[in-house]
Amino acid sequence: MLVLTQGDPASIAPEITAAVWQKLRQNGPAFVYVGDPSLLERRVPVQTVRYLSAGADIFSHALPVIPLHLATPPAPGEPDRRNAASVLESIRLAVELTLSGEASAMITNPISKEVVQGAGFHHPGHTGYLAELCQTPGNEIMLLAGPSLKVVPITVHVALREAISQLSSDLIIRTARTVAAGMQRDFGLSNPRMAFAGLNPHAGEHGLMGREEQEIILPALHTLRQEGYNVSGPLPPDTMFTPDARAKYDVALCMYHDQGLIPLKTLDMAEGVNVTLGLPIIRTSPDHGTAFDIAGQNKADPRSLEAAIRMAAALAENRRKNA
Ligand SMILES: NC(=O)C1=CN([C@@H]2O[C@H](COP(=O)(O)OP(=O)(O)OC[C@H]3O[C@@H](n4cnc5c(N)ncnc54)[C@H](O)[C@@H]3O)[C@@H](O)[C@H]2O)C=CC1
Ligand SMILES: NCC(=O)COP(=O)(O)O
Repeated sequence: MLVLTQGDPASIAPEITAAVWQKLRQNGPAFVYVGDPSLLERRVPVQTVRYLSAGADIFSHALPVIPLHLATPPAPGEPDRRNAASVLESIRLAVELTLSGEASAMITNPISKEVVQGAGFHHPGHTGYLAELCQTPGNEIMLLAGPSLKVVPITVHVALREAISQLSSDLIIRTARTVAAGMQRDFGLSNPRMAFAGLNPHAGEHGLMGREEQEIILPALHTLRQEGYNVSGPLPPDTMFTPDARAKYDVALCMYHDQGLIPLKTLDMAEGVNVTLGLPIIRTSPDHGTAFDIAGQNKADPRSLEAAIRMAAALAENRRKNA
């Protein structure tokens, strides 16, 4: 059984959850939602459960819910910090259920970083929080996977200036090792082809336009090659996402968030999935955020959440086979 978190109650999370249940209820994969039932019950039939295992028999006719309670009724599109505690409790409980093995994987609905940070949360997103809850901080890696492309941002939710100062050969090497292990264990790629972006225009053009390629990226790739990894780069970032270039690698490791997420969302927004590697559990998520601007208007596209649920089930099955 899979477990799905509530996400921000004022976001598109309730409507995409209801839409995806309608799509999956006959043939699965089945999931149990951890959140306030009132967010869903005017859209779809809902049945509260105490245990995940009860969800299987219910899923075809009602959306099974482990109930949590909001502090205040949400208005779509108007995030409210008073509900941050229930957003975080849903994530905490889903991690607990997945770590214990009751759930084979967890999927997270989108949250507003600003709302939860305003309520005292000190992580820039789910990824670091999940690592803290799993007691494996420092090993977590964000992978975005779509039908056309897989990308990993090596630096993530920091200002661009800070991203450049965070880059180091050690960070690149550690990230690549975790990516390769995740590709092997969860995606069934025995020796994944990892392509590294340069940081600067033209990948620095031999130092003419920046020295990070020569001083940081190339030494890291040298070490990774010696360890037997299949690596290429640093590649000029402006051409490494063309169809021909993409055919030559399995995953692109990018130096900062938007270098990887712009091509991923341009090519695959509707079906992109965010996967956290380096955790003892499987976690996926849609690639988009809270979309407060369209919340409650039935305009939200549920396909990325559907893809996240399908991918969680597939990764759990791969992990079971590889165990
Ligand atoms: N996994 C997560 O919890 C994520 C959370 N966020 C958070 O979401 C909040 C808003 O971030 P933004 O950068 O504005 O990104 P966003 O993805 O929420 O919205 C960007 C644009 O895409 C549209 N959009 C997003 N999802 C859509 C869908 N399913 N169907 C149709 N249109 C859709 C929105 O309407 C908006 O115009 C921030 O607090 C951010 O931190 C962002 C990404 C992932
Ligand atoms: N840009 C990706 C994103 O914001 C997702 O972050 P997280 O909540 O998965 O850490």
